[in-house]
Amino acid sequence: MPVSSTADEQPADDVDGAALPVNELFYSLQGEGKLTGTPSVFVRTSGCNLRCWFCDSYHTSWEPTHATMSVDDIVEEVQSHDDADHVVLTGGEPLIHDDAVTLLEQLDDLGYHTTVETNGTIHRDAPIDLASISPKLASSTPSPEKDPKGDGEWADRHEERRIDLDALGALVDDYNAQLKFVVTGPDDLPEIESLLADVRSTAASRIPDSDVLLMPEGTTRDELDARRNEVAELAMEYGYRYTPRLHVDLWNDAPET
Ligand SMILES: C[S@@+](CC[C@H](N)C(=O)[O-])C[C@H]1O[C@@H](n2cnc3c(N)ncnc32)[C@H](O)[C@@H]1O
Ligand SMILES: Nc1nc2[nH]cc(C(=O)O)c2c(=O)[nH]1
Ligand code: SF4
Ligand SMILES: [Mg+2]
Repeated sequence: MPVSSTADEQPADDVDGAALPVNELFYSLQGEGKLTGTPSVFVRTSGCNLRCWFCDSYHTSWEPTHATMSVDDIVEEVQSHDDADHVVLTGGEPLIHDDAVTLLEQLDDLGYHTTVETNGTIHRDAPIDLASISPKLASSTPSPEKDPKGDGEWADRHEERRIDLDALGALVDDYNAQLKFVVTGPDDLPEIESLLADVRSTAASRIPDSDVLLMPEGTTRDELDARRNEVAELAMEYGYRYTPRLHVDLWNDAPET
């Protein structure tokens, strides 16, 4: 996928009609969550309203790059992967873009199963078969010591924006959902428990522990080797589900995987 210009929270603007800033579009196996192992086409939009220090998609958040693609062209490229019937819309934060809804509607009309990978701060009405929600914990905040780019300039904005209980409750109520937490260590668990209690009291629908997934933080095999067992044991201790990062196990940190 060629990249040409920058996108932060701006809509795509140089193509007529419905369009999105696309950072990459590729065919792979779903590497995370309940559908792990499912052949899927990934559409990765650029631009995010948060700045996790560990973001594994740096060129959609900290230094966003994209090519603007019409929704029609995106759909055509999705369809070129003949064997896929699952599409994963991710980012960046895909739901910052109005035309994410247009894309999801067209994919749904064509019979695709749609997963949206979202940080859970934005709710939109769209045909989403699986809302894969990854609420961001305090351990994601880019403090000056952890900032991959600057000196903590994003920390306050990230902290203010990272949890929106109304958006989380609406996503859980409106869609088949999974809550997928990036876990850096045992200190994250009290916050997960308390956030889950808050979402459970906000949402009308029941959230079983089997829809709560713990995913080890790490963008490389070496980082996951160092963390996955501890996170797996936390999943057993708390009764939540563990999810691997299968694409990292298979392909390490290669792009378009
Ligand atoms: C790049 S994000 C894009 C979607 C959305 N912005 C979000 O954060 O959910 C895709 C997935 O990767 C996860 N992720 C990002 N960086 C990670 C890391 N260093 N280790 C583990 N998971 C990570 C996110 O939590 C999310 O589940
Ligand atoms: N294979 C693969 N599976 C994924 N599941 C969620 C991903 C994402 O970046 O949102 C992702 C990804 O980047 N690659
Ligand atoms: S919310 Fe998602 S895309 Fe945005 S910075 Fe965090 S991990 Fe990256
Ligand atoms: Mg990814």
